[in-house]
This record gives sequence, structure tokens and C-alpha cells, in this order.
Amino acid sequence: MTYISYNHMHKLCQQSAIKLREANKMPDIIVAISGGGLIPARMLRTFLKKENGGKNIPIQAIGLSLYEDLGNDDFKQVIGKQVVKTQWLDLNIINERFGTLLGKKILIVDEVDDTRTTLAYALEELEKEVDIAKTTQNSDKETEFSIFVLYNKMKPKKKDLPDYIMNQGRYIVASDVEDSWLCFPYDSTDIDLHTQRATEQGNI
Ligand SMILES: O=P(O)(O)OC[C@H]1O[C@H](OP(=O)(O)OP(=O)(O)O)[C@H](O)[C@@H]1O
Repeated sequence: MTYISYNHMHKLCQQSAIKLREANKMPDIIVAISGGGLIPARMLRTFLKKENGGKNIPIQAIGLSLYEDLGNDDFKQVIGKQVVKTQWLDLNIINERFGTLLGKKILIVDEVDDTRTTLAYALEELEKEVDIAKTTQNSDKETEFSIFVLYNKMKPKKKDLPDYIMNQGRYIVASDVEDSWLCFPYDSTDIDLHTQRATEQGNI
């Protein structure tokens, strides 16, 4: 098990904000995948603001949850894992506030890329929103998606991200980690013990 401290997440966000600016990937809008993506998104915003000349970058949240479908058939214990939307963008508010999604740089943020199922789903669904906006607004303006994760587990993935994400510097990872169980501080019921374990493992 790998114990992660708040400090570790915070410092990775600090380093990553610099990387994002240097790679010209400063977003117009952050889309955080709730729940785990909310925390790095907020930490990152602090440092992106610094890199962005003091201008805050808005965070929108989407809720995605991995749902293990156990099915009803006694012989099939686990059919597979699918993603369930628990919250989605309010496009009325986005359009009112930002004009449109089109032409924007959008950074999708999550805390961990495990099987990549959630990220692939998030991107696909957000791309659908862009396609709808292009049709309704009669525009061919592109929206530039990038993805930021704090921890990428180095393991075979169940889903792929498109080449335009992987090959154009649009998949930004703060830390590549071994495939072990990651214990995040917000899941802990004893934060002092948790932080002590994270410190012993050097994740501080
Ligand atoms: O790469 P994957 O295999 O798709 O897994 C990664 C996802 O799993 C966790 O979310 P979870 O569904 O557990 O919800 P939570 O963020 O609310 O804890 C995590 O926050 C990622 O979004």
C-alpha cells in the first residue's frame, strides 16, 4: 500500500503548474472529475493562478463513478466495470459565463489514472458536448482538451486515450507510480497516522 499525504499532492500540483505553463497548456477552464479530482483541481488552481499572471481559472465539476455491475445471474459474479454519471456540466451557466465551450482550452483533472476507464469516458462525453455545441452554434471552432492526473499507475490499461491526447503533450502526469493500492489522505480516519506512514514512505 502506498500512503499519500496532502503535502505530496500539493507539491506535485505546484510542480505541475509550472510544467503546464511551459508546455503552453494553461487552461481556460478546469473540469474536475468528482470526487477525487476536486482536491488536485483546487490545489492546482492556486499555482496556475500564479503562473497565469494572478488570474484565477474557473473549476467546473463533473461526477463520475466506477460502478461494478454484479448482474443478477448467479453464475456471473462480475460482468465488468462501467462509469456512471452522477453530475454533469451545466451548459446554460457555462455559456452564460464563458460564452461557449468552443475555442477554449479545457483541462480535465483527476487524482489517479488506474485502468483509464474514467478518463476515457470523461473525454468521450465532453467531446460529445463540443460536437453538439458546434452544431447548435454553427461553428467549426475546436476545443482543446488536455488531461492532468496526479498519479498514473503504470499498468496495462482497460481503455485508451486518443493519439491526439497522448502524442501531443496533452496527457500530463505529475507522478508515475507502481500498481499498488493508493491510500489518499481524505479517505483516512486517522490523518496523523496516515501522514506518519506517508512520511515513512517518502510521500510527503
Ligand atoms: O482509471 P480508473 O480505473 O477509471 O479509476 C480512476 C477513478 O477511480 C476513482 O474514482 P471513484 O469512481 O472511485 O470515485 P471517487 O473519485 O468519488 O472516489 C478516481 O477518483 C478516478 O476517477
